[in-house]
Amino acid sequence: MTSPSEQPGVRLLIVGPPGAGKGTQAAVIATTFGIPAISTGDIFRQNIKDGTELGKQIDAIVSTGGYVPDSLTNAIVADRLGQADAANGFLLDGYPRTADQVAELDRILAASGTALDGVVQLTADRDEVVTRLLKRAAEQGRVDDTEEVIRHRQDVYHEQTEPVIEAYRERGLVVSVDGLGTIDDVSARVLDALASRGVAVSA
Ligand SMILES: Nc1ncnc2c1ncn2[C@@H]1O[C@H](COP(=O)(O)OP(=O)(O)O)[C@@H](O)[C@H]1O
Ligand SMILES: [Mg+2]
Repeated sequence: MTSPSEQPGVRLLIVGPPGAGKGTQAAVIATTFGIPAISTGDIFRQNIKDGTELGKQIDAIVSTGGYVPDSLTNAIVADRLGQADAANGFLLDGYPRTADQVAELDRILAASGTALDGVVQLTADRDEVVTRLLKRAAEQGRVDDTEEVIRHRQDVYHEQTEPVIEAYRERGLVVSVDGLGTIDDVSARVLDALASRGVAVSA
């Protein structure tokens, strides 16, 4: 695989609105490149489930679809990226979501002499994703998957995270992929788009 940074491995972000299918595609990308998929949402939900100190602090925020404060989120990600399995690449799902988080990720990458290889943007129609998320709610019972909370998450995403994607687009890192279709269709598009940027598993 190719990488613009001096270090081996592939470093990617996956971004897109709530319900675009980031978690599903993150798993495919991570397996393909042999890197860990790191989801801040999953880490937060696990802490809430386990009743940790962090979990207690963030429960009400996550349940209502707001963003966890940058200070807490940045500390969690810095710690996770410092673990051994992330040294040779990673895929971040759900981070960075704010300008402050972008700055923190820049700092972490600079400190390790690494750089991002690409940002996969999954696009999805607002109403389509509401349908998907309500279906997931019925199957998995995520507390933040009620229609009201979903609409709020979409608004927060629009206000805080769309500018983050534009910042990465200006850096020339973003590949946009249509998130509509079957999981396999979307995966094929994602891997093609990455390959077109020179991010591919070497034969
Ligand atoms: N980078 C982040 N900054 C702040 N809050 C976050 C971040 N990542 C996750 N969260 C919190 O966890 C919730 C669920 O995140 P996630 O599972 O990534 O949602 P989705 O993939 O459905 O958009 C968010 O609504 C937010 O409360
Ligand atoms: Mg997710």
